[in-house]
Amino acid sequence: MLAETLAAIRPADPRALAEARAHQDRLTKPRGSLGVLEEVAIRLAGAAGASPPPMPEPAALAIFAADHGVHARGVSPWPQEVTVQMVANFLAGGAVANAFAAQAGVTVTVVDVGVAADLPEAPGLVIRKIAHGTDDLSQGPAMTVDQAVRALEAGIVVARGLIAEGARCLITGDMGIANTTASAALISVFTGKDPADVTGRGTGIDDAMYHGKVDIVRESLRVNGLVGFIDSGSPPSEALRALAAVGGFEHAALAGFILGGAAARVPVILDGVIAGAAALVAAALDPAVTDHCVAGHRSAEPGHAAALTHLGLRPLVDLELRLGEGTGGLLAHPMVCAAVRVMHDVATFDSAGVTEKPV
Ligand SMILES: O=C(O)c1ccc[n+]([C@@H]2O[C@H](COP(=O)([O-])O)[C@@H](O)[C@H]2O)c1
Ligand SMILES: Cc1cc2nc[nH]c2cc1C
Repeated sequence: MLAETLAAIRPADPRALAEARAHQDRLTKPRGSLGVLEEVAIRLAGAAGASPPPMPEPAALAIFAADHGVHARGVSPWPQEVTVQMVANFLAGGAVANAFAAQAGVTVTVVDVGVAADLPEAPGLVIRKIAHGTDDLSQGPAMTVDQAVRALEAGIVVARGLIAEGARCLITGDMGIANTTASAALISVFTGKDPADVTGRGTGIDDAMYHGKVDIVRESLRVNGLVGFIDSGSPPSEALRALAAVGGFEHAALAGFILGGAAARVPVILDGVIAGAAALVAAALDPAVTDHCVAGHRSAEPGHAAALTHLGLRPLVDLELRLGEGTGGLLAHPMVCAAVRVMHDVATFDSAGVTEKPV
């Protein structure tokens, strides 16, 4: 399924890009006056292979939840049980992601890809558990390559299912206590940046815990033979090995979710640092995937900016958020819709009889 998904991904269509650019310039506004929103609309046209691109709604948020063996090393101030407790909160509609999703008119699906506890079946919950949490990435591989591929495929299945139900935009979400440690390790591996430059304070840690966290990220790269950098030019097997070594099940599933959206030409709005790390994995498997992604926001985690720079993506929202769950992606969704709606609704100089500025 992974190979088939990768084979279906196409880069941005140059003709749709050119048409969208020309159309933007015919609309009744000074050229370029919608700034980055013009780029977003053009980007979605390239991704869809059509100008104007289809409206990116309805949108669906998928929150991939999993636990992390590295939690035992004291990298997060929160107990691991908060992962399963927050899954229950999402299903009950009580989390920030639920409030933002309600505001934006977005559906919420929660996917258990590796929570350490067993969850009862519930409406809105998809159970695709690979294992009860990963192994400790600072002692050896967090998961096997086979598990990484199964988690990737779980993400592809969720993307396909949401699209089959009518979603025309996917939004990434995550929940996993300690997952900013795995994110930092992945970002270090895929950008070549030093662990000290891409490790952040996650949910909020003091200086002592922070220094320990940087050391653990560094150790994870050494123990797993990942010092040196994995680029989109490297073979996919290298990217999968790195993902399995230092990733989480939610990172793997998110990479699959992003690939699944791209393969169906449905745009994917990326949330924060966990999504950024997953997008690096997806881009190492197929660089064309980034043409189908919009960076919803820039998180306060330093690794997120590094990931976005490496991917060549510009974040739409920059509000020092560091929550995850998909919250930054949800805030960006109405902006992406507005950018595309301009392409559908706004009159041209010709049709409205407005005088164009002489060139
Ligand atoms: O999205 C982000 O950029 C982000 C930044 C910091 C923390 N988080 C969330 O906080 C949790 C991980 O934080 P930590 O400190 O336990 O590694 C996890 O559930 C993430 O969704 C998310
Ligand atoms: C309460 C809480 C909510 C979260 N949502 C995403 N990560 C989280 C981490 C904590 C600790």
